[in-house]
Amino acid sequence: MDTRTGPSETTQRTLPSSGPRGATPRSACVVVIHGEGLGARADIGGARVLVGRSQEADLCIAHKSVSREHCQVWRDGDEYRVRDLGATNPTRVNDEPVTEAALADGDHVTVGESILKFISHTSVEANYHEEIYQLATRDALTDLCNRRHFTEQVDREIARALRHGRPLSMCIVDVDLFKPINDRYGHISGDEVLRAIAAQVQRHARHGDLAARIGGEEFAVLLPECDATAAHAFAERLRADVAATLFAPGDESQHITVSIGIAGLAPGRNTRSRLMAAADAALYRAKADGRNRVRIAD
Ligand SMILES: Nc1nc2c(ncn2[C@@H]2O[C@H](COP(=O)(O)OP(=O)(O)OP(=O)(O)O)[C@@H](O)[C@H]2O)c(=O)[nH]1
Repeated sequence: MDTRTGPSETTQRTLPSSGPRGATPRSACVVVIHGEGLGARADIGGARVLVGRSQEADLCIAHKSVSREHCQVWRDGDEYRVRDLGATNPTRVNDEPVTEAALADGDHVTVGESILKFISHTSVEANYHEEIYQLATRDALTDLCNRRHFTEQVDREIARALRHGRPLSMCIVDVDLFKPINDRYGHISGDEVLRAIAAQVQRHARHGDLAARIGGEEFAVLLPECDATAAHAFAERLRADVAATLFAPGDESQHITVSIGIAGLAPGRNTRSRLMAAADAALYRAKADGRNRVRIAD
């Protein structure tokens, strides 16, 4: 049973899994081209994009020169506009302080000590920034999110979940007895197995979930709006799917399994490090109990 419900929010929600990959270069966007947050981007779709230091901003720039809610950018008919939200360091467009202004392709929007560039949908430069963003946030082997991007998103989602009193769970997925596969068939075959399992992880993740490769043969999935019971159902489906798959490293058919540890956000477990540590401890129990198992943190 899916126990998740959608949050009701007025600003654009940049869902983790629909971040860089889901965004097409054709949509207008703002990209940080200088200072804190370099490379981060937010697409300007139907909803207003909030830029600020708040973890809940659509484009979060974690620097003291940036106000929690610094400015917002939105589409208004055929044009795009920016409005300062009473920031301590007023928003500037091409170095001029503004209360509200229309944006033209290539305009620079100064937010604290960071500079954003506005790129309209017609700009070929959007493709370049998209490429750079992909390189910075994806794992090259599996195309899942990389560890750095994952941890940033976890911080944001924890802040959001705590603020709105919503559930949030994390699963850590570790391939069982992977070393013998590498040793027997070589690293290239091992990589193919990792790619195949990563694809399964991604397939089972839903819109709004965030799947990442966080270590050699270790994956993580963050499940917003999902308590540990619902996360268990997800993890069990993934575990069973992997266990039922016939892999063929070195052209030898065989079954490979994964162990999964789960932790949900809880009063004493409300930071990234505590959540990850709890999911890790549950994973350790899954391994100790014989592997090919799902365990939930106490
Ligand atoms: N092919 C490949 N192997 C990797 C990569 N990163 C790590 N590994 C290998 O993954 C293996 C992990 O082995 P261990 O941590 O000992 O664990 P395990 O054999 O999976 O056993 P359990 O986790 O206890 O079930 C090591 O052999 C690493 O060399 C990678 O990117 N590609």
